[in-house]
Amino acid sequence: MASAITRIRASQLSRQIRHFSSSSARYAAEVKSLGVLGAGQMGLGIALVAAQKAGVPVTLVDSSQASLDKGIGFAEKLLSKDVSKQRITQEQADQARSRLSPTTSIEELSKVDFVIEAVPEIPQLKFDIFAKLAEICPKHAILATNTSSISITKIAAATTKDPNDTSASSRVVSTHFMNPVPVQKGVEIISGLQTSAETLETAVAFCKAMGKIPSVSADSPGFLANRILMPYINEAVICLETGVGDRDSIDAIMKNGTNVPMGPLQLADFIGLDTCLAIMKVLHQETGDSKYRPSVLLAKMVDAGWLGKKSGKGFYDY
Ligand SMILES: NC(=O)c1ccc[n+]([C@@H]2O[C@H](COP(=O)([O-])OP(=O)(O)OC[C@H]3O[C@@H](n4cnc5c(N)ncnc54)[C@H](O)[C@@H]3O)[C@@H](O)[C@H]2O)c1
Repeated sequence: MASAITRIRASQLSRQIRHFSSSSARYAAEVKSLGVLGAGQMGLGIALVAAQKAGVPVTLVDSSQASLDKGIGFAEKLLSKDVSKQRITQEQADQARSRLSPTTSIEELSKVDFVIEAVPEIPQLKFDIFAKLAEICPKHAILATNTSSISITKIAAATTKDPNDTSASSRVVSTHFMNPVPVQKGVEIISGLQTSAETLETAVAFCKAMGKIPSVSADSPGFLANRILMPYINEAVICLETGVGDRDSIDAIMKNGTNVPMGPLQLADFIGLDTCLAIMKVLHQETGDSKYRPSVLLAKMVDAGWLGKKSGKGFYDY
């Protein structure tokens, strides 16, 4: 039953996205300012691309001043690199930098038209933040999340104590950007049960204004990208653990046989083995389908603290 509803909803969404092209310029034009919450790996990239490509002022909020300083320093470095490679002029870099306003005060989001939340993947943290955003943001503002795996319907429900009052929950949507944001063109736009058609259209239009190529999907565990990618990575780890092939053979056949820039084990190291395991657990628990059982070796590597590139050791040494 649940999967039938998901299928109907996905086909409705794909019909909607075809209709969007005519109205997307109108909806994008309605977003005159952006707020980004969380200046980490993803939030910083989203803020910088919005300032550069969509040309809107961006209020960048983080609870940590150190994260803001690090993020802004990194943005300046990326802009200088673009100037030195003659991808943009110094004037364009200065304009983009001047559109970024870092702050530790979430109240600064009281005037923005569109917010994208990119704080850590902790459900209660996101629920609390969306309750707060519903309170402080303008009543027309779109409230978007960059979550990798948390249900959009649950995040939207956190904006109100009365489920029948959808004045805030209908403005909640997911804009799931891919890492690294300045490089990857794809973005998944996911509607919760409460999300209105207008919210979805505005999110699609704004992501296009950022130079991205949106794909629309239903609120289902893993959405589209991770529903497809994570079982692929997990299967590669199972092939290693059961001796079907060694590390180099597994990565080489996928890299050289399917024209991807890196094999699944190397990609898992780049994503983070803890992140891969967490997403597999969500797929497994929320669907109850044994085909999503996380590999034993993947769980053991996380137990050992071998998380991939970020910890210095994963399937490869860094
Ligand atoms: N890293 C990826 O490859 C990737 C890809 C797609 C989606 N995501 C999702 O994007 C989100 C952010 O991931 P990330 O990798 O950028 O995390 P990160 O740890 O790099 O950054 C999170 C930032 O949020 C800040 N923060 C924490 N609590 C806060 C609060 N209460 N208010 C304001 N700021 C707060 C932290 O100081 C930090 O700077 C997560 O939901 C993640 O699942 C990550």
